[in-house]
Amino acid sequence: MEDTPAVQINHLVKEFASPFRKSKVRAVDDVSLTIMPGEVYGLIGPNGSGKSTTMKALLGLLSPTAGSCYVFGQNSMRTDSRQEIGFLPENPYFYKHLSGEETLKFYGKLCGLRGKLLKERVDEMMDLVSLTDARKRRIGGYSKGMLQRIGLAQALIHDPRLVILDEPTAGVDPVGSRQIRDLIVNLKERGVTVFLCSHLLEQVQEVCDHVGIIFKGKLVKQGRLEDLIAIEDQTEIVVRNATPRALARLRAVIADSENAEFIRMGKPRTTLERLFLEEARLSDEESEPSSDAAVSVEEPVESTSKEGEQDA
Ligand SMILES: Nc1ncnc2c1ncn2[C@@H]1O[C@H](COP(=O)(O)OP(=O)(O)OP(=O)(O)O)[C@@H](O)[C@H]1O
Repeated sequence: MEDTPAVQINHLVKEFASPFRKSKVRAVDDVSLTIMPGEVYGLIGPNGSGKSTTMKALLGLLSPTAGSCYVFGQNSMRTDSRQEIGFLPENPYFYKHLSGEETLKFYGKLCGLRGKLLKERVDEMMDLVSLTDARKRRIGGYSKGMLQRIGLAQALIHDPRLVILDEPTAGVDPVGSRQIRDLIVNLKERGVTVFLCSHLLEQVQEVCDHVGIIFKGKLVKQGRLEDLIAIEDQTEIVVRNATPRALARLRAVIADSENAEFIRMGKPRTTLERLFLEEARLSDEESEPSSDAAVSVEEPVESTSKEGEQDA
């Protein structure tokens, strides 16, 4: 495994001048974190806790008040460090009059791709984000979920080693969110490092192996997800087809053991989200054989972009 961290943030502080007060707003307060290559790190925190500011400093879009950020060993204030990064902003905006395919070609060219390689990457990305059928449609008619997916494709077009995703599923319905989460898992399997921020905890729990909790600009907790959420003094047993007699015996054994305390027995529950997705999948199968039905039923929404604006 590579020794150089994909991301190294050292004592990052970022203050903004406040137009109404003499004092400054300290958006990020002494944050340090390290993400090793291949990890999926989720930064979670409430609105205004400093997640986006941390990401922008890592991208070199904001200069730190104090501290420093490194991407694969390079200071993030150096332009070269961005060659390794793909970025999906919280509200990506695109030229509405371009089709999905033209949009990806545009970004691919900005990243230096040309000719056969560019065409191959565009085809591959369209396929990866399940937008091949919609590639000729104008972005202005894309739904929110489709916009997020084309944004993800844009972030991946140059095959970056680090992908930074700011609220990747914001405003996307559960089916669309699932597709985006599957893509993140796919990136992890391919060894891409992912740094994402979100306040949707369940989603973070599903895809991240490391988590940091940021609150009022301070990183209050971080570590391996498994370690953070484990309840050290409890053991979970899940049994299929157990008879009442077997369960009664199990309880009796536990009651006999020194210090052990029986806490709960019952049916494991699915999450509301899984239930929703399962129902959506079943109705989808009943009504429409096409695998892209989820895309076609999404209502087109207005892109948040102003005509002519383009994300940096
Ligand atoms: N350019 C700016 N000028 C002044 N204050 C800013 C600026 N950018 C962010 N802030 C302030 O810094 C703090 C952290 O903002 P930030 O956008 O990083 O939070 P966040 O955790 O990403 O929030 P959200 O979940 O709502 O996106 C907030 O108080 C915000 O108002």
